[in-house]
Amino acid sequence: MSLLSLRALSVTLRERQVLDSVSLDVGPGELVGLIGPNGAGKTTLMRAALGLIGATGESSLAALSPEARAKAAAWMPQAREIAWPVTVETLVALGRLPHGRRPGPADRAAVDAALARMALEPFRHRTATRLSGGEQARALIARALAQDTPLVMADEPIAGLDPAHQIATMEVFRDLARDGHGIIVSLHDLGLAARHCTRVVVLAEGRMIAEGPPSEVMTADLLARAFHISAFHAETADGPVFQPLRVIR
Ligand SMILES: Nc1ncnc2c1ncn2[C@@H]1O[C@H](COP(=O)(O)OP(=O)(O)OP(=O)(O)O)[C@@H](O)[C@H]1O
Repeated sequence: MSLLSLRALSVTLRERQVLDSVSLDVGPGELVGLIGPNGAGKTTLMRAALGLIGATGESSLAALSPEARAKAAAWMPQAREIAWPVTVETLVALGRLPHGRRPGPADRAAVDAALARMALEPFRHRTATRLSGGEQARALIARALAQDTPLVMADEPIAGLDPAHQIATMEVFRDLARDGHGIIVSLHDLGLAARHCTRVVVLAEGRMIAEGPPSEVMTADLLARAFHISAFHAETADGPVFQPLRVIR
C-alpha cells in the first residue's frame, strides 16, 4: 500500500526547472528523510506533492479533493505561522478540523495524545503566540499529529529546536512510523537523518540523485557530490554518527 505516489513530478518557476521528474513512493512504516543543500527543491517537492503549487507529472495526493487530502496527509510548512493568540490546546485542536462534525471524545483524545507526545502539557493553556520559537514549532508539530492522518509531511520540523527536542521529535516520528504511519521530513542534520530515518531521499538541483537506507546512501562520495562537504562518520552503539568537517571547493 502506498500513502504517497509521485510519478515524474516536475515544477518550473520563473522559467527555471526547480524540480525535475521526481518519482517516489512512501508506504506505511517509513520515515523518509528528505535531504539536500539549500535550494535543492525539498520544499518544492513537498508542496507539489500536496498540490499546493502547479506541477507536471502525477501526485496521488494532489489528485484528491481538499477534504480527502486533509484526511490523508498532515502538512507542517517551513514558515511557522501562528496567526491568532489562541491557547496551545486550541491551536492543536485545529488539527481535528478535517474530521468535521462537533468535537467529541475522539477529538479530545487525539489532542491530548498530541500534546503528550510533544511534551506540551505544561503549555496547554498558554497563548501560542507567546511561546518561544522552538515551543511554537513543537505546538505546530502537535497540531499535525492531532490530525491523525496516515501520512505526515513536515518541512524542517526540527530546525530551531534544542538538541533534546530534536532527538525527541525524531523519536516521535520514528514511533509514528512504527505504528504504521508514513512520515516525510526535510532536514539538514545529517546525523539525525542517518540515525532515525528508514530511508533518505537526496535532492540536488531539483533532481533526486540517490535514495535508500541511510547506511547505503550517505557515503563520502555522495556527501561530496550533493553537499560539497567531507564528514566524520563512525558506527557506534547508538547508531551512525555524522559530523560535517570541511567544505570541498
Ligand atoms: N516562487 C518562486 N519563484 C521562483 N523560484 C522559486 C520560488 N520558490 C522557490 N524557488 C526556487 O526553487 C528552488 C528550490 O527551492 P526550495 O525552497 O524547494 O528549496 P529547499 O531545498 O527547500 O531549500 P532550503 O533547504 O533552503 O529550505 C530554489 O532555487 C528557489 O530559489
